[in-house]
Amino acid sequence: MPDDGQSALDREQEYVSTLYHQLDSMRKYAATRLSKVLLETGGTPQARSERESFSQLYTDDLAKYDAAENGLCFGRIDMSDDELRYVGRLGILDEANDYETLLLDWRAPMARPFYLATTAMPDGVIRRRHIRSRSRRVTAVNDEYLDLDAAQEAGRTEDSGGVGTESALLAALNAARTGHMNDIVETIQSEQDAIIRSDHKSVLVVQGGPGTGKTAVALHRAAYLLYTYRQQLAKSGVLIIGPNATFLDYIGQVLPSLGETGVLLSTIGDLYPGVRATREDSLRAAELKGSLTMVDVLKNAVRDRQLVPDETITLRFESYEVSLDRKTVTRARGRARSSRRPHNLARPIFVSSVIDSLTDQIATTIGSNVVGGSNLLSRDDIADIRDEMRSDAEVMATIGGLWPELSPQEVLVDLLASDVRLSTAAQQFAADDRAALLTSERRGFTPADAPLLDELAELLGVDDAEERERNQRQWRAQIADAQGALDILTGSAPQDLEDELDPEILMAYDLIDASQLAQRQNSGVRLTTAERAAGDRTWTYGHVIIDEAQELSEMAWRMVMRRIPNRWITVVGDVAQTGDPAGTTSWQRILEPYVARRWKLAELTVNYRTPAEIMGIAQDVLSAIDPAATVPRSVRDSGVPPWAHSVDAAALEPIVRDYVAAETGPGQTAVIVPKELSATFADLASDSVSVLTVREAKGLEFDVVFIVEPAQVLDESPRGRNDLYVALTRATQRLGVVHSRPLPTELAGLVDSDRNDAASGRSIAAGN
Ligand SMILES: Nc1ncnc2c1ncn2[C@@H]1O[C@H](COP(=O)(O)OP(=O)(O)OP(=O)(O)O)[C@@H](O)[C@H]1O
Repeated sequence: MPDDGQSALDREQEYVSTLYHQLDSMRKYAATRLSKVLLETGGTPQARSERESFSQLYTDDLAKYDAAENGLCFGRIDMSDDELRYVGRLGILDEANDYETLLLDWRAPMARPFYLATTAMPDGVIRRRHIRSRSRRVTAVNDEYLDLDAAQEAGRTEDSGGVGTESALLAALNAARTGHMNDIVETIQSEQDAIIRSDHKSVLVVQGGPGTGKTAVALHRAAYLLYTYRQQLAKSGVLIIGPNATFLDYIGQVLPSLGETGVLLSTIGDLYPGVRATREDSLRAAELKGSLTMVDVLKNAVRDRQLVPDETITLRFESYEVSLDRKTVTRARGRARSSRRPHNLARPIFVSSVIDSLTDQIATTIGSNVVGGSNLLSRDDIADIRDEMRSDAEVMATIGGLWPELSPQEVLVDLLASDVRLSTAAQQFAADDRAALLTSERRGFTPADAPLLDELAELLGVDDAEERERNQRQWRAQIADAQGALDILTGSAPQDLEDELDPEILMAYDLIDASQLAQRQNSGVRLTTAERAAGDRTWTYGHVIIDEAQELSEMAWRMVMRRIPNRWITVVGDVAQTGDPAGTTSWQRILEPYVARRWKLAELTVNYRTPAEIMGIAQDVLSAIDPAATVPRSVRDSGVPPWAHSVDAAALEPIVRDYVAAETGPGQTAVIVPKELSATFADLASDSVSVLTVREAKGLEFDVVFIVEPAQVLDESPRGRNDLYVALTRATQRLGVVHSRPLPTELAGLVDSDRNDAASGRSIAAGN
């Protein structure tokens, strides 16, 4: 299609309008179908369940169309064979025109050259065009020639017509932040694309410095995998783990904006069903709780609940006395333990063994043959005694107390609230450490408790024999009902059909049997995969993505690995940013127990967030952490050097307030403070200002960042330098440091600011 006199902008507007027209028709079709399905009532169980599937399908379609409304089409590639490919947020086919592709989903293989083609390797692309739009109006087009000669030959070098000179990437990077992360489908870079579309089916570790797009890549990978392996992943689901609730909120809109809603986002603290982390541990307690030693501590804690009485217990059973002595209980305990079943599942073995011993005692008393010879009671008599004993509340309560049925919550709470329990179960820890674990609080859990509860759930097991029996009874009844429904259908089949015509006409009962029908009715309780997964501790996901993975403790890794036995995991993080003392500084060390060396490393090397001036300072801090490490290369500079302002202790607070008040432009400001000062500045928070500790700021970004009292940030944690590194790398435009204590030597490169009035502070902050 050679270009005519029309400007590129006008032509793209015309094309994009056609696409929106198609989108509107698709939306209208889905909306009409949906309302029709919703209006239908009654019918067979099969018809009902089909209706539900359709209503879900149309609802999902509508959500997908809404998500694609903004920036529906953002690019085009002109191929050397004259083919034009438009790339956008979803695929659109022209039904009226032999299903010709009008728009390619960005995840489709045919769209890939849009992201990968370079002048060195054009991959058949002669021109790449970025199309920018606001609402449905095309505002700019931006061309890149990958093969200029071929483009000229094909008449594809027209003036793109009123385009901003800034590339699509720089425009995205320089835009003021909104407080929520945006998707990057329009400008995915080739090293990122390779990770997003990696077909590696085991653990893929994405290591990259701050701002290299790890989070963005992780989210786009989730969308890509759901698109490519839809069948497989729709049922099992995808789990994304992030460091804290603020972070999940920050990234929460990205997947819906890509039309994907079936992903579960969770922190480690909230991954154990039914428990929300509401308290915080001291750094030391979190470190201890995260260490592998806890596996043994918890084992001990469970064993300590399997009791042997100090003295013989005498029990009354009907008119007899029986005694429960240490030997009997020890033997029963030995049997139950050697079954190697989890505590609650081994419990029936313990109880049976004790009951057998007590039954023997009674049988010996009442059945003894005074003239010698064998016991006078028959096997049936003895079985009766055993059954009666099992229904004796007092006997059962006493036996049960020695090997109680336990929940993870009660074992953990009891352990952490008791000096005595800790000193027997956690002998591996020094007395100081045990004291750090001890808490008087019996309500609420901390994030580090969730992996412990999960571990305990494994050690305890759930005795669900009764529930299973109940479910099976219910299932059998459901099948019987379904069979009834099918029988009615069979009975009401037209009787006047000629026999030989029958095979031509398929009836419901030809297609489905009772168990399939019952299954469909079962799935009538419409929970999304993500909702079902969230409520089920033993759910295994199809894929798991862990962001800020360096923060996970060894215990947290165990919990996550239980949820992904196929080990298809994307691990995303930066071992130089580890702030949690229980976190990791080596991917190999943490992954070895699960996949040995079978994991693949992918690295991201370009920083899209932080300007070069700020990364210069971050480099000094990183060198102090690891002299061999280098920060990722920044794609842009801001022209504003980061600064430090030294003030008297008394002036610290008012000056910080002045700086923040002077930030009146668009975008987001963060005040990153040592934990101890959070309360002092908390009231500064507003829609455009966040007051955060480093831990809370992890993974986030802001146009302007003020760091308050960095020396204290350093002091507050054994990983203080890593924290400082994280704090420094949050800004997309400007950074200032306000301090009353001496500036840490790592920050000596900051430009000194001795001006201390708010107005001049602003002029420095704005770089004037
Ligand atoms: N290809 C891209 N196009 C546009 N923006 C991008 C691109 N890659 C990354 N960005 C932007 O760069 C910023 C940093 O990305 P992201 O938060 O994913 O980095 P990160 O590696 O997770 O950082 P950190 O380790 O500090 O948490 C985000 O605003 C992201 O949208």
